[in-house]
Amino acid sequence: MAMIRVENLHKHFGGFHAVDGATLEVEKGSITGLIGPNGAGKTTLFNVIAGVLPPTSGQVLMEGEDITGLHPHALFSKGLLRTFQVAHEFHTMTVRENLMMVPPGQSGEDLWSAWFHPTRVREEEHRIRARANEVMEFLTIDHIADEKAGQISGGQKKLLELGRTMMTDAKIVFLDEVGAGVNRTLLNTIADAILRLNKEQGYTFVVIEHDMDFIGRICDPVICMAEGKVLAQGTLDEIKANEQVIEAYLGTGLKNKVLKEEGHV
Ligand SMILES: Nc1ncnc2c1ncn2[C@@H]1O[C@H](COP(=O)(O)OP(=O)(O)OP(=O)(O)O)[C@@H](O)[C@H]1O
Repeated sequence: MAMIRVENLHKHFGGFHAVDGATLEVEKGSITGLIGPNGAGKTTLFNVIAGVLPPTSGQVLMEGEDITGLHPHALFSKGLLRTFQVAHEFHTMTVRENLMMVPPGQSGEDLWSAWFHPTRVREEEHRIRARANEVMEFLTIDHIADEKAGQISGGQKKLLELGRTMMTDAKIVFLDEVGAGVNRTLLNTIADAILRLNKEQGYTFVVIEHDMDFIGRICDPVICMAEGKVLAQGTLDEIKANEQVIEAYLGTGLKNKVLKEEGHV
């Protein structure tokens, strides 16, 4: 059974159909790439799946269970996460603190526990700190543990976003443009981290990215969207050779030129 099944999903903004009848499946254990030209509806699709936006119509199933329109918190407890940029209010906290505040239900947050079960609170904080250290080591950001999140580079922020998902019991993680504005070296670190999380810890990923080298390196399968619909699914090579995909990216005139150059016609 598919980890995620999206069935005939629509999201309209007024009369504009940002997602226009998208149907797709994400297999458990896969790193699925989601590509498509600007405005294809990829981020909107993510937001609907992750409960950030209500759908106009259609269904989202997680391992067969209808999760359509559930609040992000409810999805979080089911292990479905969508990463977001580190919010402004967390910029003055250190990288370690940003990681340590993620796990839900910390008893330290609860005044009752802090007064009456101080040992339990200390033990839990110790456990969370140890996990944060492990995560930073895994992502090779342990050297910036005590830096303020607002002062680290764009690529390091992306690693921190990924790190925040590792503080939870995530099963499936939706990553939106992890590579945007990130230098090549850090992009490789991010790719390695995603591959290892997938192989060693069984995370399923869905990744939106415009960098095709990055997609080609880590994603199989790749799904291409355009104008709110799914155009094609396959390996990146299959997708690149798909006429509808080329047309969506380039328009009809350029499509014929590219197909000719690549020897498809
Ligand atoms: N809140 C909104 N209100 C109105 N239109 C919106 C809203 N959010 C997105 N759109 C429109 O929906 C379309 C799809 O946007 P979306 O961001 O989902 O595309 P995308 O495939 O992620 O594009 P990109 O690759 O450029 O990020 C765009 O034309 C966008 O302007």
